[in-house]
This record gives sequence, C-alpha cells and structure tokens, in this order.
Amino acid sequence: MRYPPTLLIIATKKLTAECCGYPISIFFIVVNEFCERFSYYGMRAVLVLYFRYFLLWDDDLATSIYHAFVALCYLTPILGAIIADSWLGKFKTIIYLSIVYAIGQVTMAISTIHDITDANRDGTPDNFTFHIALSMLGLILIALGTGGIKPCVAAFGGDQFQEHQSRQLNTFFSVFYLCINAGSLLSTLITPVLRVVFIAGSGMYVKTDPEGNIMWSVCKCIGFAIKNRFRHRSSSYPKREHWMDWANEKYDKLLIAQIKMVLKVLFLYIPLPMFWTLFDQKGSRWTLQATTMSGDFGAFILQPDQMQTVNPILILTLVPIMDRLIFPLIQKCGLNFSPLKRMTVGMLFAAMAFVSAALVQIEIDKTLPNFPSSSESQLKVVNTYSTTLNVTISPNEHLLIESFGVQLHTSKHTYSTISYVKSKPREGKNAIRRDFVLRHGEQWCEFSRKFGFGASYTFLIPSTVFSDDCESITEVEDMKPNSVHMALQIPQYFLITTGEVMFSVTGLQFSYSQAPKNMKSVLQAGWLCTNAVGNIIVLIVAELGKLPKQWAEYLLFASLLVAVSIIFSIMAYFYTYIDPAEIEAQVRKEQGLEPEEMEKETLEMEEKDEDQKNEQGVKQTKI
Ligand SMILES: CC(C)C[C@H](NC(=O)[C@@H](N)CC(C)C)C(=O)O
Repeated sequence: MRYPPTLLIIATKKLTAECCGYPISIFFIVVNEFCERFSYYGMRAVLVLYFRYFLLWDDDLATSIYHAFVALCYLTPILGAIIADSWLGKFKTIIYLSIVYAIGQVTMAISTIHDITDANRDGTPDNFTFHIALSMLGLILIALGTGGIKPCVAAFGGDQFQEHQSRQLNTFFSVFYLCINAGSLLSTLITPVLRVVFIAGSGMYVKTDPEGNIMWSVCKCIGFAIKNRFRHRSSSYPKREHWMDWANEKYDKLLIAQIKMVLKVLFLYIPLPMFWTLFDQKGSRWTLQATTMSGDFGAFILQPDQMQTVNPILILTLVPIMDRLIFPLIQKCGLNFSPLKRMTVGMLFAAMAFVSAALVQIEIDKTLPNFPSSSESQLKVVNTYSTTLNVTISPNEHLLIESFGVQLHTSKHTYSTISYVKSKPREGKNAIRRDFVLRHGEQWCEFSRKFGFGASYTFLIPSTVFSDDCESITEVEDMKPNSVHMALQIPQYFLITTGEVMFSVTGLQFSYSQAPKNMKSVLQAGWLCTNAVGNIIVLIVAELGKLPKQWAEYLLFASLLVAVSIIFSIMAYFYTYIDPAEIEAQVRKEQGLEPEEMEKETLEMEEKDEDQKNEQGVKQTKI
C-alpha cells in the first residue's frame, strides 16, 4: 500500500540538528554517561577499602557486600525500564533517578564522616551501627539511581537517531562504551560530578512518550496466553504457531508480536551471565593474584588494584581498532561476522583470558613458600648464637621445617619460634626502601633496608645494637619477595578486554536493535541483568569455597565458559535477526491500521531514495 505524498510529508518525529551525520543531542547523552560512570566507578573503587578499614569488616564480608551491591546495580535497571517505558518516559526517568543517585552519593559521603559519632575524638566512630545503616541506605539509593538510569540512557541515545542514520547508530554504541571507560578511568584521578550536562541538552532531545503501563500489559498478556493454552490443552484443539498466539482471543496482535520479539531475545540471554562471572573476577580473583606478584615497573610501582585500570585503557584503544579496522577487514574477506557470532567469539576470548590467568598462577605457585596446611605446623629457628649450633627435632612427619638467615643444624639443641606466617603480605605491600630509627632513652641508631614486594622479614636486635650503630641487626627473610612480574597479567587483560569489546559492545547494540520501539529500555535492562546474575554466581562461588589450587579454578571457569559459548552458538544459529519496526508495520498493515508516524517517515525516506534514483529531482519538504 502506497501513501499519497501529502501523507508522506507528515513527519512528526522531531527534526534534530546534526553534526557530521550525528544528532547533536547525542553529545549531551554521552557526556552524561561519562559523568555517571565517573561517579559510579570512582565510588566503587574505594568501596571495599571503606568496608575493610572504616567499618572494620573482614575480607569475606567486605567482598560479599561489594558483589551484592554490584549485583543490585545491575538488577535495578528492570525498575528503571518499567518506570521509563510505562510511566515517565526515558528523559524524566533519567532526571529523577539521577537526583536519587546524587542523594545516595551524599548519604554515602556523610556516612564516612566519623566525627559525627566520634564523641571522644579518638579517631574511631563510637556508633558503627549508625555508619553502617547510613552507608547501606546510601548504597541502596546509588544502586537505584545508577541502575535505574542505565538502561534508559543507552536506549534514549538510540532514540535520537533517525532511520537514515543506522550507520551512525552502530557507531554510537561504540562511542557510548568508550565514554563509560573513559569516565571510569578518569574517576580514579578526579572527582567532581557534572551530571548537569544532561539537562543542558533538554531542548534538543527526541523524547518518545511512554505508552502506558506496558510492563503490566505484557505480564497480563503472557499470563493470559499461558492460562488459555492450559485451558485448551486437549489434542482436539488445533496447535498454534507460537504459544503466545494463545493470547490472540483477548490481546492486540501488535502487543503479542512485540512480546514475541522480546521473549526471543531474553531466551537468548540465558547463557550470557557466565561471561560476566569471569569478567567480574578482574576485581576480585585477579586483583588477589596481583598481590602475589611484583608491581615494580622501574619508573613507577603499580599497586595490585591499580592493575584493573588496564581494562578501561585497553577499551579506549581496542574499540576504535575493532570498529575501524578489524570488523571492516573481516567483512572485506567476505565473512559474515554477525552480532551473535561476535558475542560467541567474545566469550571464547574471555575463556582464553582465564587459561592465561591459570598459566600465570602456575608460575606464581612455583615461587610461593610452602604454607602449613591445617594438619601441619611451621617452625622457624634462628640461631643468633656466635657459632653453629646443632638442633635435634624429634621425628614428626607432620612437621614442616624451614630455616632462615643463619645456619641450622639438626642434632641436639633447643630452638625458638620467631614468627608464624600463613600468607603473603596483603596488597603486595612493602616499599622498596625503608629507614628505621631505633630509640631507647637518649640512645638511638638508624638503619635502612631494601625490601622486595610481598616479602616478609624479621629483624633480630641484639643488646649491642646502639654501641655498633645498628650494625649488628640481623635480617631474616621469612618469605621471599614476589618474583613473578605483574606485567604477566597483561595478556589476560588483553584477552578479556578483546572479549568484552566483542561481547559487551555488540550486546548493547544488539539489545537496542532487536527491541520493539516501546520496549527498548526493557531489553537494555534484561541485558544488564545478565551482569547481575553473573555477579551473583561469583558470590555463590566465593561463598561455597574454591578448588584447592587457584589455577584449577581458573581452568574450571574457562571450560565452563567454553561449554556455555557452544550452547549459545547453537541458540544463536536458530535466531533470525529482525527489524522490529518492519514487523510492527506489517502487523498494523494486517490489522488495517494506519502506519505509525515513524513508519510514515521511513516511507518518506524510501520515497526520497526512489525519487533520487529516478533522478527526478523532486524535493519533498517536511512540515
Ligand atoms: C556493560 C556493563 C555491564 C559494564 C560496563 N563496564 C565496562 O565498560 C568496563 N570495561 C569498565 C571497567 C572500569 C570495569 C559499564 O557500563 O560500566
């Protein structure tokens, strides 16, 4: 059916100002995302330290609450999407939830002021319950804010593009991802929150109206289809093409078609959390791995947690390389590297990253001392006597003996235990050189020592220490310095980030392109939920305990992801890419309805193209 030209020129979609083919409003959206991620990652970077050193929680509790918070941040997008798509629209949802977000950050900041409850001014809060309650409230508000706006911002960005800007729309998601990572990278350096920028662009946005309580209608429609199917379960009723067609009696064909599209994509998401389970271990297992490595890069010393910044740095370089070089090259070679294939390859890269982490771990394990197990004891014997002594230890097969510094002979002599070390010093601590000053009344002496990262030392101070100016101090190396360099983690970071570019950037884009117009935020929320589930899996694995050997755990995760990627590739094989707008137009046509304004515009564009092709030079004006 063709429409008369008078109808075709009715374009109600707001005409957006363009720059290099992109709507100008996009600028405000990507800057907003930059600021939001800046604020989020800036706070997240110090969260575990806050739990550990301010609230004085132990490592396990701090890690669990941290992952629970991250999971909550990626679950709340469902709420944000419902509010946006059914009630407020994306623009207002972003504004209102940003306010919630800002209140959360302020609450969190107040919770860190220990003076509030430190009545005796001893530097320690007197009422931990107050600080814990306030910080939990702050975190919940932040999770609501960040999670709530996250699915809307990506979808809102996508909404700014018109039909003829599909190439720019794809690039937008890459630029969007670049901003996420630039924001997270810079947040470690600077802190102001500049979310005002988003409101500044208000007049330029295409603001699509929410279409009523869409989520409620979706739930009712699905519920009805299931009930109706059950009622007609007898074989005497003819089968229908899709189980959602059992809602035909009561619900609009268009809504049913839209639900089918969303369900198809959500089904495809089922195996995806496994990718995030591996990806999010950068912040936990990989950082712990880095604590047993040397961060001495000569010109600078890298702390284990700083190693994580390699990820956003690599994103900033890899996204343009992939977009401009690798993907076009693959296309030129005639290979069809479709979005779902990219995501599968992304998963395989993440699995390879874990194999690389396992290899590094094996190297590290070779350098680690033998720590006593629960059925063993560790004994250190230091001979400070002037001659060699013979030490006899009664036979005991469970005794693990190590001697340090001075000679130890096992024969007949008593020995003394100096210290007991169960693990490597945390966070790879130990500065390169330390100066010590020993004082006793008026007497003092000074000495200086060079230490290795992750090493542990004992100093034996004899009674003659002040008379020989600290010369007689004996240094005992309890534990050797970390000898495996942190640079060895770079390959695993490179592999996981390459995987991320293929998986995450593509997933973001795919979720937008396959969603019906009124459910774009919902699918973005579904996509973000895969991350939440991934974090919950990390939580469960961390709580259930791990394999005795860390490298084996890395290999287990790698194998699981390979298995999941095979399942995903099979599911992807049966997935047919759709153009939601086309399907919606077709259903409308079948129902004898007028095409939507958007579609009129599409038709207008098509008309234009046709006109140009025919070289008729007929110009159409939009009013
Ligand atoms: C897509 C999201 C689940 C995660 C995304 N994260 C990243 O882009 C990371 N490379 C950032 C890095 C600092 C961990 C996000 O939107 O934050």
